Amino acid sequence: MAAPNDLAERFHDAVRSMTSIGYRKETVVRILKKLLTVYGDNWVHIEADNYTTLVNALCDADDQNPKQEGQKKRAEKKNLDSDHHNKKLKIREHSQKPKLIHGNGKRESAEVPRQQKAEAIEGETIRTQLQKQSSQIVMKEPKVETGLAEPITVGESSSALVLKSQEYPTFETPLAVMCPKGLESSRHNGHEDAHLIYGVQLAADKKLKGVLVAHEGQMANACSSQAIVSSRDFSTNIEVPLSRSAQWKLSFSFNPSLANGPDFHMPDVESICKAMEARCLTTYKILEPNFSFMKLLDDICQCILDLGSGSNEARERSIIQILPMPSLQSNQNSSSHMPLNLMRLGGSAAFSGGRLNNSSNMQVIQNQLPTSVKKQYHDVNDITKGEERVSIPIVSGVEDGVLPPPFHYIPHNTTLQDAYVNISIARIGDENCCSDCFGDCLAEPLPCACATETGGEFAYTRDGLLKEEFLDALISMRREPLKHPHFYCTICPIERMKMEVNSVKPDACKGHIIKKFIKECWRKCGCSRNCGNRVVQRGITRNLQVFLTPGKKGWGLHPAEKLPQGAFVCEYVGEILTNTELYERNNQITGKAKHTYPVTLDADWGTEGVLKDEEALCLDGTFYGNVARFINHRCFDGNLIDIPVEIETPDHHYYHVAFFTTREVDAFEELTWDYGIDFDDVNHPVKAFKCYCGSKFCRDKSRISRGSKSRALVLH
Ligand SMILES: C[S@@+](CC[C@H](N)C(=O)[O-])C[C@H]1O[C@@H](n2cnc3c(N)ncnc32)[C@H](O)[C@@H]1O
Repeated sequence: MAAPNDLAERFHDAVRSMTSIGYRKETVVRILKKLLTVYGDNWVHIEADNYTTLVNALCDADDQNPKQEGQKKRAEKKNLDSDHHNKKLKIREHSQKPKLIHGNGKRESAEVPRQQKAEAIEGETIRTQLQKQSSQIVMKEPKVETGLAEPITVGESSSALVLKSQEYPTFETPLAVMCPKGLESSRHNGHEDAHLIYGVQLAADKKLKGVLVAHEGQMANACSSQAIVSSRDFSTNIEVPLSRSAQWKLSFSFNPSLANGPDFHMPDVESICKAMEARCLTTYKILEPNFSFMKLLDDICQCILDLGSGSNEARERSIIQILPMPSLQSNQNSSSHMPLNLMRLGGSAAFSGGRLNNSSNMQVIQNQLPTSVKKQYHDVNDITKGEERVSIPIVSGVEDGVLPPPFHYIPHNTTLQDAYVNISIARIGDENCCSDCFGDCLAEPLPCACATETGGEFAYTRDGLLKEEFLDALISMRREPLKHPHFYCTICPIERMKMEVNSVKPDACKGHIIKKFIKECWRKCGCSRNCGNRVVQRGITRNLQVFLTPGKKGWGLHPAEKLPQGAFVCEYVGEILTNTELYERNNQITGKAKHTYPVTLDADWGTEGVLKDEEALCLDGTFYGNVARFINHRCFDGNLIDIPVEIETPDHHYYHVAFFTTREVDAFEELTWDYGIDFDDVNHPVKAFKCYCGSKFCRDKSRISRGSKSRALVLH
């Protein structure tokens, strides 16, 4: 828990951030207090992704309850939706520009209709209007290839960058193209002061589209002084001007005369970004999934501008907004279809009724943005977004404008980068499958080879529940661990990490309980998909709901139906990380705290001797995960138990972690499991939270009243 001073500072910072983008202080304070209550003073949720949760709550609460903001607010309501939208986008623009999807190294870009993509590539005419002041980064093309429109150098600075689109906003790095000089005046449409610059997003699949469009489509007028200057021809410079008048530039240049080979061509910016992102991932171990090099550059520029100008005004002017502007096209008599975002750079242009007008502060583009267009991270009717066989709704909090923090819903584990997960049919020996079986293995008179792992008996009943004896044995292991055998690593990966993270001498291995595995039939087996020894791999079948806990634990999960004892509820799904990756992520991304609590896959570390880093794995559902990331911790007597399940790999470095009910669970009773936290381990790299589990066996001494403290130890 942060110190009081730290809390006050964080509160102040949050309020300042929100008021700087136009929210009223009293509204921010009200909503912030509410969120703090909901999240049990856990600032990590609130600060994540540049206060995305707070912005969402502000927007949503405001949308749903405009009365609270009084008469004036109601009068302004017409513009509020786009205003809120802009604010959200400002925040998201900084946190969600081109993302790197781990595992395949591809950028994740927002969906663009194929037609529009094609048109961009073909170079449909893009119309732009120019404006004088700019504080944004845009892309410009200093040279023009033969047969294409003449390039211009930037004369006046521009304050607006608008990407025209029929699509609603996506959240990509803004690029704009520089306007060919000759076309500039003819495109002004009589509004000399209003400068809109169209550009396209940095897309993953093609070349630098903005630049291509500008050339091939006889790019109309667009220019800015704040430009990343890049060339697709033989230029050897990339410049990032850092001031509106372009007197400061971050310049990357290549001197061919000093190079060994004559064949140097300045690569396009997208390639540079991709290469840098890969390098950041591998060399600098930046593991934040949304990391983007363009954002880094953008942040550098922003930082220099802020530090240099020292003024809030400058900061606000340079905030990027992304807005759709569907009507612009017709008003400009253009046949062009900008494929992507309509983007406006803060400053001075407002577009109203197809005409550009000057203004000087927060931009509101009137009549452009339908009130329903509001980027939502979660589908409240189904947080899985159709990834599971059942829909899992968010059933509370929504009415107060509160949603869980954003994450990517994935139904199956996915490796981040270094984890060694070798899934291959060839590795499954005959002793590890039942290739001679047919239909339902549980219907056969004798258990098949897949039951060997569980002592020659299947773990499941014909009803698909865990057998009672098996469940009891596992529950006893968790609740009375000292009564069960442990193994002790020679060099424990967790202790090794503590040493690296905290620079402390590693302790001896604290021991890992030897866990029982369930082994399910799989693809090399002869049985059918409906075989009774395939439960976890079939996924979630129970009706579940995400809800806001009434206490200080944030979001939780409960069933919408009564669950019998031994029922499979869900798997813990997340990114498969090595322990090193996890601890580096903890350090780099979220400081000392974490959104979710990772699960160490240590069930078989004992048989492995000294594990290599890529074999000591864990699951982290913080950024990519399933509903299990909402299940809260309860010391000892949770109604769920986590059980290792072998499915695709006979070795136990990697396995599935499945949750089964330890007893009958009532409909709408919160689901909980024991994370296995050692609340006394102050050196553990994953900082423990203050436990509000409510169990009479709670292990968190900071929470336990002196009287009940000893009760927690009874189970030992
Ligand atoms: C896996 S997440 C569970 C979902 C989480 N409540 C949420 O709102 O997203 C784990 C986090 O929930 C909170 N949490 C879980 N169990 C808790 C408990 N018993 N007491 C207090 N906070 C808890 C902690 O912030 C922890 O880091």
